[in-house]
Amino acid sequence: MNQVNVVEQLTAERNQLAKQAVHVHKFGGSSLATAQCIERVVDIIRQHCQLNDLVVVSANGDTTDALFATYQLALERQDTLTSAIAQLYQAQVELIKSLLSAATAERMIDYLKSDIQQLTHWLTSTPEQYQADFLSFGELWSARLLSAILSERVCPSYYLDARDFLVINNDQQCVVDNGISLEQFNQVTQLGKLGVVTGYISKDSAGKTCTLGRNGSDYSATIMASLTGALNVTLWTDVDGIYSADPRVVPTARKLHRLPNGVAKELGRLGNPVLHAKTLQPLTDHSTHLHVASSFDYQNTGTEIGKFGQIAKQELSVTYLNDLLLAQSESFLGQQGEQAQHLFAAICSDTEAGYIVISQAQQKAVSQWLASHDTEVSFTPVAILATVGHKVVHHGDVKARFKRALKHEQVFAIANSPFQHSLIAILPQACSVELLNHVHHDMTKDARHIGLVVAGLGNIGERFLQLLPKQLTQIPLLENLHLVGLISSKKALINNDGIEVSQAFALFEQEAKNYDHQLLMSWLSNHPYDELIVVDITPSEAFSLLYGEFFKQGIHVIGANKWAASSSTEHYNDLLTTAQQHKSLWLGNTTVGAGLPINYAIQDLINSGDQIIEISGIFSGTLSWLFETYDNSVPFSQLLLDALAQGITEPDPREDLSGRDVQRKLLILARMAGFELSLTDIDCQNLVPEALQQLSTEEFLAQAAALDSYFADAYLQAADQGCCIRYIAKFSLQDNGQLCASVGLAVLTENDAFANLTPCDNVFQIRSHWYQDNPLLIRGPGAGRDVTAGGLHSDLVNICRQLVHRQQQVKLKGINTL
Ligand SMILES: NC(=O)C1=CN([C@@H]2O[C@H](COP(=O)(O)OP(=O)(O)OC[C@H]3O[C@@H](n4cnc5c(N)ncnc54)[C@H](OP(=O)(O)O)[C@@H]3O)[C@@H](O)[C@H]2O)C=CC1
Ligand SMILES: N[C@@H](CC=O)C(=O)O
Repeated sequence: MNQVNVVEQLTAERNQLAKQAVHVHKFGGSSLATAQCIERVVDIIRQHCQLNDLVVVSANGDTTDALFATYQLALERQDTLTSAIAQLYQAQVELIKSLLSAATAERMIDYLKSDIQQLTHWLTSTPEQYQADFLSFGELWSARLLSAILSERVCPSYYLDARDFLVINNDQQCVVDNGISLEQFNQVTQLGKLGVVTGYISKDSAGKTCTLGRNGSDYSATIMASLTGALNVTLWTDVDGIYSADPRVVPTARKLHRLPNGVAKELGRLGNPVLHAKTLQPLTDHSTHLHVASSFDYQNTGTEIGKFGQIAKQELSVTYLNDLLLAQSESFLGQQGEQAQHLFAAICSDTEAGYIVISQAQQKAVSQWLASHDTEVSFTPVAILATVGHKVVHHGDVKARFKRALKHEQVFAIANSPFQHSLIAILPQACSVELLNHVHHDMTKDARHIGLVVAGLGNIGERFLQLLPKQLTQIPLLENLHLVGLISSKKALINNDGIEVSQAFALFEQEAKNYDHQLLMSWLSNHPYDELIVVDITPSEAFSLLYGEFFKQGIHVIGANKWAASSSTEHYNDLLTTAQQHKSLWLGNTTVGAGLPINYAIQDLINSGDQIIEISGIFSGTLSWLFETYDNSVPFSQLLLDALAQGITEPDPREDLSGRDVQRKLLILARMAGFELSLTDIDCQNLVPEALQQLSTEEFLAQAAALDSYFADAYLQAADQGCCIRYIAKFSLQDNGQLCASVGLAVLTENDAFANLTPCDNVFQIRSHWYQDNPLLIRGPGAGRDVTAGGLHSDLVNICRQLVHRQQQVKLKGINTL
């Protein structure tokens, strides 16, 4: 058995990486319809279940319908009964034979034969008496078959007929007798095995078989979770989650990754095609989370229903119900109206206006109740269209938006849901697809939630986070951006409910857990956001190697880290292709010139049809600061330590002194300018003496004085000629079409354009077809905490703008019919 899900339950519950799993899994009929479907289910179980989990099953495919049709035949046309029974038998035999070994199949067929004998007897004697028993065979066969397959191929398993323990009160809408059911369950459960339980069926206190009605197996699953205290229930079904509207008719509907319990219940009550009100009933203490996922696409993240923080509470969705009745009577005023609302579990009511909205099936019962109160009633056919979200009745802005969306419609009234989580428009006509799409668009158009993960909390990362709270409040584009992850080399804090930005560091200190790569990747591939942005502010090559995986997951990357953009040509091109294929955005404004707009200038020239011929300049803030400041009055090594303390240098300043950092920047610019080359194509002068090259960073810094004589000599030699030394980068396109690229120390005259910079400034000189004789110059601070963190924020706003723009491009597509 795969134990991937057996994850230690870590103490910091807020940290989503600490999530653990104790699960009830329910597979619906369509997920178990054919041998191929069942194979898929076995795969899911292999990957997602552990021993002592419970699997609840519906009948295979349309077996329940076939059983019901056979039952009808027994009542009406006994002549075709035998062949209908034979078909039931045959369908099961085919599944058994194609999925089990010959020996087990033989045993299963023997059990089946005995069942067929039993049901034939019932159907040919007194079928009415045995309707529920007869219908129970679907789940029984399905559970027995799956358990046998699991025992043969996956792990020890047993099947449980829910009638052996699940007791309900059939007079009270299938209310479970928890005490007796649990006691009896404890007697039949087998530890150390995977139990496969029949959904849909149960017994009453007299032991008589009862069925749990439409979508009864979903209800069985949540009952099992409540009985056993499971923390998670997954409904594996043929849809991949709950959407902000029915996606079959609203093409722009978005998947809701996380739904608060109350909102989910409201959706179930108001016509959501996947959720049913009864399913959520047993989950009263809110510690169990319910997941809806597709068994046909099980790598795809579904919807999780449970207790969540603020972000999930901001989601809005739209649902409708046609074929309802508006019942108006003076008995629906005041307290009596409240009583009626409660008694008939009305969709909505208004005790001041004197109406309730009910289903057509309730008309008779309502009329009878009113007759007993001796009041008149009028019934009018209506439909409802509701916007659903956490406590929306208290949100004036949502109400105003809903009203605006409906302003051209005939609306009888807009009522508050009795459960606070929806605003319900009562329509005198059926809700049309166009109206549904229009209202959905208006209610959800701004509601894409973007998760932000920051990797690297050092010198630059810290400043980036310090700026974040103000950015979030003052930039409207960042309205739906939520900090959800913080990562250093050893620790990680992930919180789907958002990390309070003003306390990011304190929370990281208190709650971060040891970095676990597998858990982090698994979270990243299942994150509950519409978009996720990872900001890489690490100096780590290892972290940069994750970009490909991020892009495959559709995750966007902002990198201050230069490794990926200056990696081998093959790797770099692969990254670009993967990002493009998965519509992932990759920005790295700060990799060259920190916050300077050098990247924008190059991209603009290229996009406008110009061709770049040469770029040269001073690309290192560190080396600029050092050489502009150094006059041989203080040792060079002392200045280097100063630069390190100011946060200008790389974490290991040898990256700067060796020329590697400049070499990477030149490569990045050349690629941006449309040239294909690699680091080895760029000559690089290393200014670190060999003796210092192999030391640890600490050892190097301790011995940095060994640099001093070399730089003193170089300075004095240049000064003798009235010149200065600067570290210059340059690539230029030769007449033969070759690119010539190098980085190294140069002796410049004092009036050279690269000689008189403010310490730490970068200068970029671009020659292109349009800027040939008089080159384009970009100059300014090219390193440091503020400008780099600022450049990263510029990338963040840029990505969010592109994502918003992308969303606006989603037009209402061909609309189907309801
Ligand atoms: N200084 C500047 O002006 C500029 C810097 N940059 C780039 O910014 C990046 C960060 O620089 P700086 O802030 O000075 O570096 P620091 O050394 O100060 O901080 C690095 C951070 O990255 C974390 N880290 C290291 N490896 C990993 C890993 N594998 N996974 C997750 N986190 C990791 C470190 O964690 P821990 O604390 O556990 O070690 C630390 O939090 C570098 O790539 C640099 O080139 C870009 C433009 C300008
Ligand atoms: N060390 C680098 C920092 C920015 O990339 C520099 O000095 O330019």
